[in-house]
Amino acid sequence: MRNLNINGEAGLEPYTPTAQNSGGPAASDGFYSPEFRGDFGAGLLDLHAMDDTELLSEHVTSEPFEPSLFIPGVNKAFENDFNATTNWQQKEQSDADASASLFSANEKEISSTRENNVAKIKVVVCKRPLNKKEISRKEDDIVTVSENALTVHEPKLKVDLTAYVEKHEFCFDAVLDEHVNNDEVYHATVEPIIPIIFQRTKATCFAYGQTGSGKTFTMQPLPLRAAQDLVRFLHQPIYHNQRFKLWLSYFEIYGGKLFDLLSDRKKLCMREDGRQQVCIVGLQEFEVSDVQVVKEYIERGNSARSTGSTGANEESSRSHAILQLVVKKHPEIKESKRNNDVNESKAGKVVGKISFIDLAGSERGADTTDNDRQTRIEGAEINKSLLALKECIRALDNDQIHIPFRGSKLTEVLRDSFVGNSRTVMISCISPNAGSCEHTLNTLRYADRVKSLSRSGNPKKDQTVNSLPPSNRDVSSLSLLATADVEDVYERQPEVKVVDTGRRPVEKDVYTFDFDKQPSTFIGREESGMPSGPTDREKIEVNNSYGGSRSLSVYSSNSQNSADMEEKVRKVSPPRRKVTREEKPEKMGNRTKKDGGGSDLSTQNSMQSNSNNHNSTNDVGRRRYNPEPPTDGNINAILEEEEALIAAHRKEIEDTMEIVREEMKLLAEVDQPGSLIDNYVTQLSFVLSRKAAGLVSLQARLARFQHRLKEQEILSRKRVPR
Ligand SMILES: Nc1ncnc2c1ncn2[C@@H]1O[C@H](COP(=O)(O)OP(=O)(O)OP(=O)(O)O)[C@@H](O)[C@H]1O
Repeated sequence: MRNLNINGEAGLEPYTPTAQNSGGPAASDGFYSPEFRGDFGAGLLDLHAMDDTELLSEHVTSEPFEPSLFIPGVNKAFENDFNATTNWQQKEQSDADASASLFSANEKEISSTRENNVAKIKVVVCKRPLNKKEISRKEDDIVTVSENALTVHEPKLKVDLTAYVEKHEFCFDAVLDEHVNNDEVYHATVEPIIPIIFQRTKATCFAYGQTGSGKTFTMQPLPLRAAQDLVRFLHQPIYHNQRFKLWLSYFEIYGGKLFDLLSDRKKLCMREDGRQQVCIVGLQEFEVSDVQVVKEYIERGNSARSTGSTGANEESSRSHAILQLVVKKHPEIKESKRNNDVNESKAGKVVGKISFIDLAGSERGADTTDNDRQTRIEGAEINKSLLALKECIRALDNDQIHIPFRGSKLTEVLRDSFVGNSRTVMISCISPNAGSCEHTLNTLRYADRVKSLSRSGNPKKDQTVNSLPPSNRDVSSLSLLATADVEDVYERQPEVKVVDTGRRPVEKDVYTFDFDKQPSTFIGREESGMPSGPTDREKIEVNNSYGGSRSLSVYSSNSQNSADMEEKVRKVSPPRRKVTREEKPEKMGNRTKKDGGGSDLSTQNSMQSNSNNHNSTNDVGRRRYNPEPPTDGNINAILEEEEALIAAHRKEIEDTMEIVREEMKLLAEVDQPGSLIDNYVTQLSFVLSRKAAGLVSLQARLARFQHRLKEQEILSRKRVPR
């Protein structure tokens, strides 16, 4: 790792740091058995030993583990995952027991409710702990997590060089702090989706974030967990009798090209068939009927991945790695006719699938300044695909007929995850150190944007579904498929339209806050035109690195001046439930099993209502979709313009800061005895003209971009009438 403190901000921080929030006393490194290290040591997408990026050991406190409300019984098996004495054989036995109880439940009662309750887009933020290097540099942990909200305490300097902290607050579907274990991540992200894979859902789970923020680490255990649950479902007679099978493939997109990670990095071609279905020619799929086999394939694929070094991660993923688990229904064929896996795979009809994407690092600064040309080119390619992905998610959640998946190879490959009955889970990984503040804010803004587009993020919907009796929540959603052939069921899928209660409120509260003089004072609020969410007064628990847990009160009363610290707090939704699990760090990238204060995130999140209207609309769109829409050619241009606009905005802010500095200097000079007022007037006039010119140019750029977006939207509507 060359430079974690990319922005060099830490050195400028005169504010008072406090003890690092490292989670308690160190635990013994030898806590885990060799078997355990073996199981997960070279796990999914992991990047060798932690060397200087290794994180400090943390204390593990023993708390009772709360089983998921979503799959009762299953968690017993999960608990065993992290038991040092557990081996896979034992676990499979317990899995079998768990599934027995799982399917004896009252399945028919809930049926399609489950599908509708799983949010179409879900955004979960994962904060990693400070690593050794950051701690040795005495960098502050500037991210505090409270329930499903988090605050970034950005250290800043005023133009007169006074230090202050700008606070940025965000709310997401879930925010998982550094103490959260793998199970919690799984419960909060993928678990709710698993049953609806059997109802023709194409799901995508991806991790997004700055290089070194923990994407690989976070994504690593998820496919294995998912496979475990899928296999469990498949063992049920209802699916077994219909010859449902699970298939696994694993490939990467590197430099715009596809490589099979399970077939000696064979180069792959992407083709579209007559129905605009994307197929990856030559991609090897393997039938997997037990988790041990899944684990082996994953490890094999990991070792074939492209990694490189970035400014912030020596072992950085320079490719997007995509692991797909596909459930297929197979026609009856005689054993003797089975030539090989590939043929059998082709014979099966896809029922549903889940794709896990470990995206390459999203960092821009380090890649463009610190690294060689190749790394910079990779960075540009990566950014392009990330932008395209964002555009697709935006279109998907707006029910747009035209999904701009041609914006990049990544989105093209994932085309079928953007149409029809799709679900997306975005895991935003953030680094907690002050030096990563800018990147952390970028990641959170991206995530916030994705989330704010999501109507499924409406808290009202959560409440509605949360009122379901627990018994119903616990039952698996299999009944639709229980008695019918899967194809029949597809035809009969009910279309449920949930009334859209409007976008989530986005407000900006601007108030001053002094950690030592509470309460803080509200000094203004900007409404962004969306319905308001937070109430007049809110209390937010802040566990900060500046002195522990604080209650932060926000008054929507008159403004008052206050101390040096200013905050701008962005509120998107009120906090819901807290998930905090103690974690024992593990060398090879797995969060440890720990029990905590009773989170039911999976249930909570699966409680979010959704509109099936999406599905029908998008299906129609897909049927009528023009394979060569003119706007596809423009998508790159739009993405570039968007980037340019954001860059211009940043530049404008920097210029303004510079100008303000000059103004302050002018004021200081003019205040001196004997100063020349003529000089002052001339210089001020010059400075103000620059200021005005900067603003006008930014406004013009903004107007152009707004126009482009509108144009694009109108075109796509015209092309495919709803
Ligand atoms: N929650 C966590 N707990 C403990 N260690 C973590 C955590 N998250 C990340 N790490 C460690 O931080 C380092 C960087 O993580 P990782 O490689 O997952 O980052 P990344 O976001 O995938 O980076 P890149 O985009 O460059 O591939 C690794 O050594 C990893 O083990």
